[in-house]
Formats: sequence, C-alpha cells, structure tokens
Amino acid sequence: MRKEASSLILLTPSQMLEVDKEAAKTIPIIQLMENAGWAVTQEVVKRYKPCSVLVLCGPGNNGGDGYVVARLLAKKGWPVRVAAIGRPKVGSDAEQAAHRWAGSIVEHPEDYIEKSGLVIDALFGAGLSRNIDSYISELLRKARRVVAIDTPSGIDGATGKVMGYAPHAELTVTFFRAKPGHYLLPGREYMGELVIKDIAISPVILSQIKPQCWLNEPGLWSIPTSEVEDYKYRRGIVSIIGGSVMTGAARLSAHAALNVGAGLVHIFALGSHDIYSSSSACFVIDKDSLETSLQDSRRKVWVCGPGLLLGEAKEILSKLIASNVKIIADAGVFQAENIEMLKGVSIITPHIGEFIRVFGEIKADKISAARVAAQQTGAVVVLKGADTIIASPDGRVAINQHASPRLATAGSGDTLTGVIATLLAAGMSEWESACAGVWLHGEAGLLCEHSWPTAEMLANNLGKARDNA
Ligand SMILES: NC(=O)C1=CN([C@@H]2O[C@H](COP(=O)(O)OP(=O)(O)OC[C@H]3O[C@@H](n4cnc5c(N)ncnc54)[C@H](O)[C@@H]3O)[C@@H](O)[C@H]2O)[C@@H](O)CC1
Ligand SMILES: Nc1ncnc2c1ncn2[C@@H]1O[C@H](COP(=O)(O)OP(=O)(O)O)[C@@H](O)[C@H]1O
Ligand SMILES: [K+]
Repeated sequence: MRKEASSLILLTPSQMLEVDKEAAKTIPIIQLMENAGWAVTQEVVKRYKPCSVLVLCGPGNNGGDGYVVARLLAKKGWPVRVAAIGRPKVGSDAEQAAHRWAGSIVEHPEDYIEKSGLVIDALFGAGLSRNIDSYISELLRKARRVVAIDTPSGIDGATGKVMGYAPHAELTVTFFRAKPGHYLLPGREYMGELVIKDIAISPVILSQIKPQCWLNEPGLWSIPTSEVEDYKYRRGIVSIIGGSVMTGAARLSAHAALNVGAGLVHIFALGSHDIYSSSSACFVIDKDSLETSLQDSRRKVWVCGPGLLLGEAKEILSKLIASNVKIIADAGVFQAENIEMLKGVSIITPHIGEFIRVFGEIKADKISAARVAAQQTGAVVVLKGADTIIASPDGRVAINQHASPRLATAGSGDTLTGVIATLLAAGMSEWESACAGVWLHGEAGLLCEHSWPTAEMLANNLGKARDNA
C-alpha cells in the first residue's frame, strides 16, 4: 500500500529527543512511556507464547519503557524478572516507571539470561552516547531471543553503526517514526522484524523539526502514469553516450531506459556505430556530430559515463555541461578523481569505491559524506550499495532498503542510470528521479529473486517494476 510521505520520515535520535520535548508539552513523558511499554507488550504477546522473560533496563527512558513492559507482561501472568543495569536518576520519569514495578529485580542477570525464554532489551535507545562496555556486551551475548525496545542496544540510531556490540533482535519496536540507523547497514541487520508504533505523539510536531531524511518508498515520489494522449516526446527522450571500446554498458543503459518506458532512446557512439545499430532495432543511433545532436532542444537528458574511458568521459562531459542539458554521470566519469569536473551535472551515481576515489575516505558516516558531496557538486548524489543513499544539495536524504543482493551483477549500475534518466526525461525532478529510479531498480531485483539475474534480465523486469510503484 502506498504510504504517506510523512510516515516515511526518519528522525535522528537528537531530533527524536526534540520531538519528545515538544510532545511533553501536551502529554506527560510518563504517559508516553506507558504508551511505549504498552505498544511493545502488544507486539510481544502477538508473537510469543507466555515464557520466562528477563527485562534488561538501562538508566534512561529506554529503561523506563522496559519497566512498563515488565509490569504489563507480569499482569498477563508471564513470569518476569527485571535487571536494573544502572539506576534511573532520582526524580526522573524512568524512576517513576521503575517504582511501579513491584516484581523481582535480579542482582546477577548473568545467572538467568541464558535460561530466559525472551530477553527484552531496554538498555539504551536514543540516548546511546558511547560504546557498550564489556560487562553489558558479555551479558547480551548470552541472550537467546531478543526483543529490542526502540533499537537493539549498541546500534547508533543516526548511522546504523555498532557501538562496540549489539544483539541481533528478533523484533524491534520503535515509536512514532523510524530512525536512519534502523535502515542503514550494519544496523538494519540487527533489527529483526521492525515495527513502528504510534504512541499518541502528534505528527504536527514534525513541521517544527524540519526532517531531512526519508525511507525511499513510493509516496515519497510518484511516477507519471501512461496517459491516453501520450506520445513519445512526452514520455521523454534519453540520450546516451556510447563508449568506443566498452560498448555493453551504454547498451544496457539504453535497454533499461526503453524497458522502463522512455519514449525514445538515442545512442551517440564515440567509435563504430555498428555494434549499437545491430543490438536493438529500438535504439536510434546518432549520425550527426555531438554539437548538432545537442542542438535538438527535445533532447534534454543525457547519460555520460557507462563504458567510457577516462579521456572520453572528460571530453564529452565538458561539452554536455557547456550545453546546459541535464546529465546523469556514472562510471567512467569517476576515474578522474576530480570534483570540479562534476559541477553542472544533475545526478551522479557512484558506488562506494568510485565515491571514495572522487570525494575521499568517508570520515563520519555515509549520510553526511553523501550530503557534503551533493553540496560540493550541486548534483543529486546516489551513493550505491546495499543501503543506497540519495542526497540532494539542499540537504534532503533518502535511504533505500528496497533492493536485493541479486542486483550485485555486472552492468546492474548501467541499468540504473537508464532508469533514472528516463524518469528525469519524463519531467520528474532530479531528486525524485534519483529516488524513484533506485526503488524501481530495487524492485526489478526483487522480481528476479527466484533466479540469478543478469543485468539484461533486470532490465526486462523494469516495466513491471514501474507498474508496481
Ligand atoms: N522519544 C519519545 O518520544 C519517547 C522515548 N521513549 C524512550 O526513551 C528513550 C530515550 O531515552 P533517554 O534519552 O533517556 O536515553 P536512553 O534511555 O537511551 O539512554 C540514556 C542513558 O544511558 C546512558 N548511556 C548511554 N550510552 C551508554 C553506554 N554505552 N553505556 C552505559 N550507559 C550509557 C546515559 O548516560 C543515560 O543515562 C528512547 O529510546 C525510547 O525508548 C519512550 O519513553 C517514549 C517516548
Ligand atoms: N548486496 C546488494 N544489495 C542491494 N543492492 C545491491 C547490492 N549490491 C549491489 N547492489 C546494487 O547494484 C548496483 C550495482 O552498481 P555498480 O556497482 O555500478 O555495478 P556495475 O558497475 O557493474 O554496473 C547498484 O545500484 C547497487 O546499489
Ligand atoms: K534498546
């Protein structure tokens, strides 16, 4: 089902704390904590039969949620023990929640954890501020089945990094909106099933927070549908530079563009035309000079990079930039290790190796690095990988989890450029084309999960993928 863009918002832990403060103006935190604990309890009883439960409670509000879960599960007759790993601050909401827990508090959780049917991880959530220490990591290592409150303790909600150690949860219940760390790797691998629960925080608060990050799903964008009065120029023209030596990449890009619904695909071949002419009756092979082809004002979108040698990429890219067309730059363009060269490009699609070659090592995290690269170039950056990040120069970021490892095949990136170019040519904005293109590419991969697809097979599934968006 198509989601509302607002439900796709991802909040960093610090934004979530801001939400918390705002929400507290109308609903007391202790009530939000009760709601959070109730939400977790509901999800637990839905999935598990009554069993012995050990709730590991940390010193903050994450721990507070844990005390509520302990109380509610015990009320339902489940055998529950609580371990208080760090006492809540005097006068805090978590302390109030702890006072309401009348059951046992074990001093040595290590004596119980292996025997417990279920461990509720309520140690740290949004307030994780440093690496997990060895006592806690040794303890968590012994847990067999873990349900995490907000996030498995040790996962940085902003970046998905593991801070020393984190348990692999079977179920993670978070509140109001998910966080980037729920979807970024490696964090995503620790969540198990992720459930986002409404705890009566008003979405109106979001307008004050000004979120800048979304999960990449339909609803964040919408793709033009086919109309009765469609004609090929309205569907959009994609022009692709074909390399003189490596000719497969441009052909794959062109094949993808046609399959995802481009009205017309031109290939401007740098060497012999023959291979391009003979590979599909649907490609239009340019016979004119590049300058003449660029004078056709209907040809606004160009793909430059797949299969290009460094010299070819450099020369052609500068000509395209000077012509003010919209450019999707990939592959060959990134051999130059040159940020300046990319200024004037609309969208760049580097994989992590290419990204590092051009922009240098990623020092902080992938989101920040992609954002900086977008600002430096003025282009939308698609940082490809298993958790592709799409960053706009204006600071917006989308995280894509809608993909399959089956996409990791030669030429897969070339098909992606063809998809993005088609959406751009159909009139979508740079940001939306990049986000939607990455999703469609992922969907094509998911449609092939019964096989080991080649890039051509992926391209063949793009029309179906577009219909599914
Ligand atoms: N945001 C919201 O709207 C709501 C948040 N709630 C819960 O509140 C949590 C956030 O609460 P807090 O801000 O109190 O933060 P946490 O409870 O996540 O942790 C903060 C505490 O842990 C300590 N700490 C952090 N990292 C540590 C480490 N590696 N080793 C040892 N101690 C460490 C800090 O010193 C602090 O005492 C959320 O994760 C969520 O579970 C819920 O109570 C309901 C509402
Ligand atoms: N493990 C994975 N999970 C999901 N998507 C993947 C995975 N590995 C690669 N991909 C996707 O496949 C594409 C590979 O692109 P790229 O590395 O440029 O390949 P090529 O240069 O061979 O065309 C990217 O869109 C990337 O996001
Ligand atoms: K937790």
